[in-house]
Amino acid sequence: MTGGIASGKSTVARLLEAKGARVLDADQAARRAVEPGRPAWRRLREFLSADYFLPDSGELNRRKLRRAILDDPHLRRRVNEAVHPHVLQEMEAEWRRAVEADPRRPVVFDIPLLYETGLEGSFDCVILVYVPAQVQIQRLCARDGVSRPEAERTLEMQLPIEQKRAWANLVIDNSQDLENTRRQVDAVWQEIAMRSQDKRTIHGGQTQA
Ligand SMILES: CC(C)(COP(=O)(O)OP(=O)(O)OC[C@H]1O[C@@H](n2cnc3c(N)ncnc32)[C@H](O)[C@@H]1O)[C@@H](O)C(=O)NCCC(=O)NCCS
Ligand SMILES: Nc1ncnc2c1ncn2[C@@H]1O[C@H](COP(=O)(O)OP(=O)(O)OP(=O)(O)O)[C@@H](O)[C@H]1O
Repeated sequence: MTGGIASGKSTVARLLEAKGARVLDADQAARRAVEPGRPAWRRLREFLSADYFLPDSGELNRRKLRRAILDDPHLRRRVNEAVHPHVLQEMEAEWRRAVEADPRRPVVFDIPLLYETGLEGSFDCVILVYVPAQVQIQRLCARDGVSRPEAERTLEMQLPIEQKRAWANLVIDNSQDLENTRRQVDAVWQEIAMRSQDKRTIHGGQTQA
């Protein structure tokens, strides 16, 4: 599952979990990967100055880094190179634990940068949580208290959501009210359940979306 920033991935993830899916969240995996002392944190310390880390805990100053990568694509690339490999390792390990715990339970990976990192081919199907860019901006400003220009620059860090809509297998349009989204999640869940069944029939394996 992917989307754009503030398109509603976490909102849809909660609805899919309520249907029985195991959802693995790349943002949470990235948060764990940069905890003080972890390999990705050490990589960041190699090129980020001390003021990017909180003095007492050594934790990443997320707000400061988020602002910095907005305007500096070179820095964003270095941060991505330092963090993404460890996010993938974290998610792979989480996926194996999920499959061991319950091989029949569909697993959904919530990956904001799925297309930006070229990972879409690793999954049985791609679900896009879609809202028009203007709705992304409006919700991002409301949720994070960022200015409209900052929200617009944040969207520019990602591929256009209309492009992702053309590529995705399944689209959940989250631009209306939650009830409307919930109905679409019900339909997508049927599709996931069917694909899981087909996959088990053909390979007796585990489905991931
Ligand atoms: C920049 C950081 C510190 C900002 O932390 P913060 O808590 O404010 O935001 P959070 O991590 O919840 O991310 C919110 C959203 O920002 C967008 N975003 C985050 N990092 C990036 C990036 N490198 N490129 C484009 N968009 C990004 C995504 O849509 C994400 O869902 C953090 O996002 C980070 O460490 N990013 C680099 C790792 C990464 O690429 N994470 C995305 C996982 S796919
Ligand atoms: N259908 C909806 N109607 C109105 N507001 C919504 C709807 N869906 C989500 N929101 C709100 O929009 C904001 C973004 O939603 P959410 O946090 O789920 O997006 P996200 O894609 O997970 O964000 P991020 O990319 O930052 O992880 C939140 O404040 C959420 O409460």
